[in-house]
Amino acid sequence: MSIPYNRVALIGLGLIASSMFWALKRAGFQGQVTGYARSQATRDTARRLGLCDHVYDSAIDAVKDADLVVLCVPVGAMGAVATEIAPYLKPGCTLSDVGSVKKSVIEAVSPHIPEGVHFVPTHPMAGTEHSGPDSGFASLFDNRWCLIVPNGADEDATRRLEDFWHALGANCERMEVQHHDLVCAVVSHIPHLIAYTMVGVADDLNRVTDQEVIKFSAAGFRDFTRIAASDPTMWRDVFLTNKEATLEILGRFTEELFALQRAIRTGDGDQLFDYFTRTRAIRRGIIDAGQDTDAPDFGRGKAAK
Ligand SMILES: NC(=O)C1=CN([C@@H]2O[C@H](COP(=O)(O)OP(=O)(O)OC[C@H]3O[C@@H](n4cnc5c(N)ncnc54)[C@H](O)[C@@H]3O)[C@@H](O)[C@H]2O)C=CC1
Ligand SMILES: O=C(O)C(=O)Cc1ccc(O)cc1
Repeated sequence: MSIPYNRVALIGLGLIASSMFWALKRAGFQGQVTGYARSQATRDTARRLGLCDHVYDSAIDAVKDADLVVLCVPVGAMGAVATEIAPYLKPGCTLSDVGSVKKSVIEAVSPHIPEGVHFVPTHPMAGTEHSGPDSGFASLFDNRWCLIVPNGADEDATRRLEDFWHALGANCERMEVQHHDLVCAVVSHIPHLIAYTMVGVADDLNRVTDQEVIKFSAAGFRDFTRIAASDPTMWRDVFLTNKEATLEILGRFTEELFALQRAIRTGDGDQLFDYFTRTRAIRRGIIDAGQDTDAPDFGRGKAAK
């Protein structure tokens, strides 16, 4: 799979940028990858790891002559970074970002884009609870979706960016801005908030660090603690910038929670049973459609029911 750029600049050298770099290397990318991160410590670590062909001390130097510039900073920082680099972008280049929220990033970045530069926002639906330049790995995007939100961008530039993500191992799907933010509120943002809350509740009872809690917890609570270990800056920004969609889904979530709470209080076993039956069918549908590549098959083969 050929990569349609000669020079790629990654701004913000954390989990996503470092994974992109290693995936580019794995894909045999022959061009140059430049990088920039705000802190000296991150730049030093990146240099020590051999992350990027050249790490610059200024974002402006990193983006000069780049054919593709990808903003890999927390969503709340996208606007400021775009403002700084915009005058130095090469005419005809593509500017992209990997932020978890799209409407606010588009609003913050678009006004600064010079004529002739193509802004094509993206969002790889892949990550871990780890952050920083040493957390990345080449296979992070393999068989994961990368959502492309062209928002009226040039078709050729959009196709080139899709080829780029395919080379990194991802599948691409185009999405409209508002729809993206609502879908991500459902599948990613509110699940993270629930995990943060559940671990907080257990901590309020002084039980999280209690050996018994971890020792006897089934995978569910352990997964909550994994998710709740995600980067606080990144997730603060997600909720501040995807306010409308996350509040909408949170409203629906609390309504359902109150309904289940009532069913428990009144002893309405039928309601609980019916609810859990419906949700179990959803999970089975995901597995049957081959959409959960992480699901254990217990030796039955992924296609087995
Ligand atoms: N972590 C995840 O699982 C996923 C994250 N994303 C999105 O990707 C973006 C990057 O996330 P990660 O790589 O996980 O974060 P990270 O915390 O690992 O890395 C962020 C990098 O940006 C740098 N940075 C922060 N503010 C900056 C600024 N003002 N100027 C320049 N550099 C700055 C940090 O020093 C760090 O090097 C975020 O917008 C996030 O929403 C998207 C998909 C998955
Ligand atoms: O680690 C997990 O479980 C994730 O959900 C990763 C993730 C985090 C943020 C995104 O915008 C997309 C994917």
